[in-house]
Amino acid sequence: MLIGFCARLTTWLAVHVTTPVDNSTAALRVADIVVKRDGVLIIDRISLEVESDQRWVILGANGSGKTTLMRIMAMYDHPMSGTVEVLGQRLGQTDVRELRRNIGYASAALAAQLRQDIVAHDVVRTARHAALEPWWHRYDDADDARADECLDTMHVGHLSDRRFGTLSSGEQQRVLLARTLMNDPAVVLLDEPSARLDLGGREELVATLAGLAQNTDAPPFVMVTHHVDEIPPGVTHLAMIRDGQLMTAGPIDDTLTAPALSECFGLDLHLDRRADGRYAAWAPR
Ligand SMILES: Nc1ncnc2c1ncn2[C@@H]1O[C@H](COP(=O)(O)OP(=O)(O)OP(=O)(O)O)[C@@H](O)[C@H]1O
Repeated sequence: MLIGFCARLTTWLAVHVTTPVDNSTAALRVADIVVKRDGVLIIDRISLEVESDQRWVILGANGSGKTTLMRIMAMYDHPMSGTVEVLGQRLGQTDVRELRRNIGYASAALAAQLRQDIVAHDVVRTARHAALEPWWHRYDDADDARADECLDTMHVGHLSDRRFGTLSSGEQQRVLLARTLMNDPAVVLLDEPSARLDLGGREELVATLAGLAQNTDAPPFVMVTHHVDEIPPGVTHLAMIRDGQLMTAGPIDDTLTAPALSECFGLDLHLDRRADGRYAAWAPR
């Protein structure tokens, strides 16, 4: 069943998630961004560039600034200084609502912004306009059909009419992932996509993202996680963040090492890469 699901989703992604990206333009570029909240420095001069053929994972301990960085890349927040470009268009110089339509973004922070009694169908459908409520835009039958298709793809089509706040954590996560697919995104940003999923759900997700990572027609993605065993095979690049600063960034084969991981999480860690491309990390006794 897992293999069938993943094969269907990979096929779906190949057909629908193929927004052409200008290969000469980085899909995402942040340069020297600084973020302070209530006088506290959260992001300290981070620069990162994601090319259209790259698939990134961002690792970092709790509170290191990953979600803040993702919200800025998704254009839901502005940095105090520095520049943010998505698909060659700079934040502050172009209509952010139009730009956001090209970005598939899923996060707990976004989920927290959703009204508890919005139905699952509308959570997905409103991604058409990068909105959180259905009231401000018109939707046609094709939008409804696409939203249903995305929900079916994530195996939650039967929950289409359920209020978001009544769904289990895992069901909510699947609805949010369906939302990222709604708009044929040119870039996908996933902030801890496996959070709250059970083991089966997490493994399905890893397989799904591995399919996306290995599909050369698919858009680039950036995924935040705390756990190396959730890194999908096919991910090409890795960034580690510590205390709001970029510790390391580059090809995953060069950057994901036991010493770097130990420094990132502040304890001595062993790292193993399995033959199937999955990783495991643990602290020796
Ligand atoms: N309004 C605020 N005032 C002060 N500090 C804040 C504010 N908002 C966020 N922070 C702090 O910024 C830091 C980075 O938060 P962020 O959510 O980006 O971290 P994270 O790496 O995603 O963490 P986690 O892995 O726990 O989700 C945290 O220490 C958080 O407490």
